[in-house]
Amino acid sequence: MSTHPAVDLERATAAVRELLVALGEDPEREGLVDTPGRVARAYAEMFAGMHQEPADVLNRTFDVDHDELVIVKDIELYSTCEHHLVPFHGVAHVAYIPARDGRVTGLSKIARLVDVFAKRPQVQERLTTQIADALVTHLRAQGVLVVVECEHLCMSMRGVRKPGATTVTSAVRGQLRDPATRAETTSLMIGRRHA
Ligand SMILES: Nc1nc2c(ncn2[C@@H]2O[C@H](COP(=O)(O)OP(=O)(O)OP(=O)(O)O)[C@@H](O)[C@H]2O)c(=O)[nH]1
Ligand SMILES: [Zn+2]
Repeated sequence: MSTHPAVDLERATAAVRELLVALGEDPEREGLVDTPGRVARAYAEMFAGMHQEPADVLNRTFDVDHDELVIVKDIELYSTCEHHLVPFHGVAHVAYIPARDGRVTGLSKIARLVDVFAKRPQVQERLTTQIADALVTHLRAQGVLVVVECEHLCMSMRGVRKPGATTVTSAVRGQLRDPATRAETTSLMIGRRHA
């Protein structure tokens, strides 16, 4: 279980119980008795990134004297649409050109950074720009390209009901704005996945 002191679990539990009543359910019936507390804890986990700092994730760097492109692609992500509080999920591809001094971060930290921002009430555009901006601010990356591809369950299971529709967003910073570099990076990034 992953919770945080800033999450008022008691209040969230009462709110979920009240929601069940408003929907016409009986929160006392067997099967639902433990649901409000369970949902509260699940939300605390889904929104854990609200209480995490990107700087803490990126504060450990290694001097590998590499100031050329690094790409971590197909980073699976689950986030929550802030309009409907239902999931959107897919992948993030992150490319960056390290700082001039050649210091890089651990590869897993890129995936952790994605989660810091994904585990918040989000829209996909903001998720994408926050990842890019954090790499510039905290890693002093000379260039960044982030591409996020997701399916939004609020568009699949309700509303317009278009399962399979994919939303693609990108954010580009610094040297990767150069059209040729950006094109090359994009082709490396969203090229074929390994079978
Ligand atoms: N730009 C953007 N829109 C999103 C995202 N996630 C959900 N949405 C959209 O947020 C919009 C909210 O529109 P509203 O008209 O206020 O809400 P609604 O009546 O539930 O809309 P429908 O989903 O069309 O039924 C919808 O068009 C969603 O598709 C996102 O990450 N980015
Ligand atoms: Zn939505």
